[in-house]
Amino acid sequence: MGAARGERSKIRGVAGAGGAGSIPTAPGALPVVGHAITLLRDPWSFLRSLSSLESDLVRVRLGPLSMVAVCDPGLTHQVLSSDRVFDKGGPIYDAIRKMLGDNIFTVPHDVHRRQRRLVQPAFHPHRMPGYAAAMTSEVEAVIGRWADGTEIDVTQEMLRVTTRSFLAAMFSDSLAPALLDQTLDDFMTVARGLYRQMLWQAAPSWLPLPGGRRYRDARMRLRRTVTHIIAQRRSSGRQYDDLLASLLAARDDETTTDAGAQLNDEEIYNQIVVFFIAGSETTAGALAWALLLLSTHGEALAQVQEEVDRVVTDGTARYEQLSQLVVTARVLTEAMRLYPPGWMFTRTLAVDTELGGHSLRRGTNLIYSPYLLHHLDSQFAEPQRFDPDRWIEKTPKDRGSAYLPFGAGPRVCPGQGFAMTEATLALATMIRRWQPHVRADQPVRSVLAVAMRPVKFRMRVTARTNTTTPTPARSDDGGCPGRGGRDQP
Ligand code: HEM
Repeated sequence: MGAARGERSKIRGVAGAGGAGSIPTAPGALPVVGHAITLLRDPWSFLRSLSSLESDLVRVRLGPLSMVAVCDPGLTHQVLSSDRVFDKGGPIYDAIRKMLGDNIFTVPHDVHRRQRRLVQPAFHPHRMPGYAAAMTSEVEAVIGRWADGTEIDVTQEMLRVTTRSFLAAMFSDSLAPALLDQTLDDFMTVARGLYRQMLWQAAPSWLPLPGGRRYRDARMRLRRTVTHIIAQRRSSGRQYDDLLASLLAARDDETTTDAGAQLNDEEIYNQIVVFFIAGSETTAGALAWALLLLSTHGEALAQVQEEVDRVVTDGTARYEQLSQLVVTARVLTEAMRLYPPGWMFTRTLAVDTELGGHSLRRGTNLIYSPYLLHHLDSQFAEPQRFDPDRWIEKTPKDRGSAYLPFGAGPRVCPGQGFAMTEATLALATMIRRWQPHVRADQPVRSVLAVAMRPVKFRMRVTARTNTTTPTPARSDDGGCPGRGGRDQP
């Protein structure tokens, strides 16, 4: 980015003069609401338009909030690696904390490291085979219900896969079957409530947060269920090998007080809720986009089918086969480039600082957007094109901060391995067993929510047999069927 950055500094002219006023404002701000309506109406075009301003930083106004969007991978790297300076905080995180309590996702830097040390072991690679076993049986259960030749609601089905897999990996068999559906429903209600409250965050703090009875009941029931399971685990001598066991066993050697060296029940509950919210819709979104892209790109589909027919011999992809599922993984990597489930995040400046030649004041709110970075044509040839082969020569690591579906730095997603394991095994199993068909005229739109995912995306599935020679679906270089839907990239 060096040369390009130099040119941009000249455009700004006053870089380094210490004035936040030298940062250009995105065009199209309306009185009072600023860019909020444009962002809500068509977030993807809006984010792409920011990079076309040829400035590393762009000012954006969302109602009363003035924010600075970081449009350069190098500067994004700087922001994400120094969380002491570019901390979590600001109105969105405050709203999540108000609702979910302190948890690893929202806490500021000064208390984050202890939580991270206590949570990280739950995602250690040596734990993945155990989680993968739970995931594969849930994948089998969900796709085993599909009937030959029928239509499925892809997003709902993927959500079913990821939420059920999450509960199985988190609680093993501690959730009685009768309680499982209710608990799943409660988690979903709480997640939806969180999104509503995030949108509400600009309202005055004395206004009661929206929720409603259903939300409050779900929250109370969920807390009771999880607290009960934790109490049972603490009193029984039985050994478990799940996410909850790992959270209960975690000890932080760097914390000197006995109370702080372990997660207490309240902290464990808060982490579990945030894992569910951070991990379920995101992974479901990645899977839904991957299926959508494969069903409209026959050549890529044929390559994945060739791979899974060769590797997945008994019809269900297993953990031991992951290293051979390279084409499947490339498709997911590319789907998350085009449609990163976590599409925009914020940071707040903890101190006055300098970024890209601009002096920024303490309290300034910054935006970083994986979606924006993933569509920079300086980083990706034909960025709108679905091309899994672009990952043959360059791995995600080689792309540095231009490819950040899981964030980076000390706040990088701890669930990355979990999510990739789950998504790769699920996609391989689905493609091994089912042929996807989508109507070319089906309008597909993404929804503006916690995670970017398609809505109302229906797909017909037909059973594949062991010897099926893949029939490539329509192949073109566009993105989705029905391109041009309002919210579509
Ligand atoms: C495809 C799936 C996923 C995507 C795209 C994704 C994306 C991300 C991103 C971009 C961040 C960084 C946010 C920021 O910089 O503010 C993040 C953080 C986080 N993710 Fe994920 N995630 C996924 C799956 C998961 C799963 C499965 C879990 C847990 C089971 C999880 C738990 C978390 C947590 C706890 C954090 C906060 C980490 C911290 O602040 O230390 N994520 N995720």
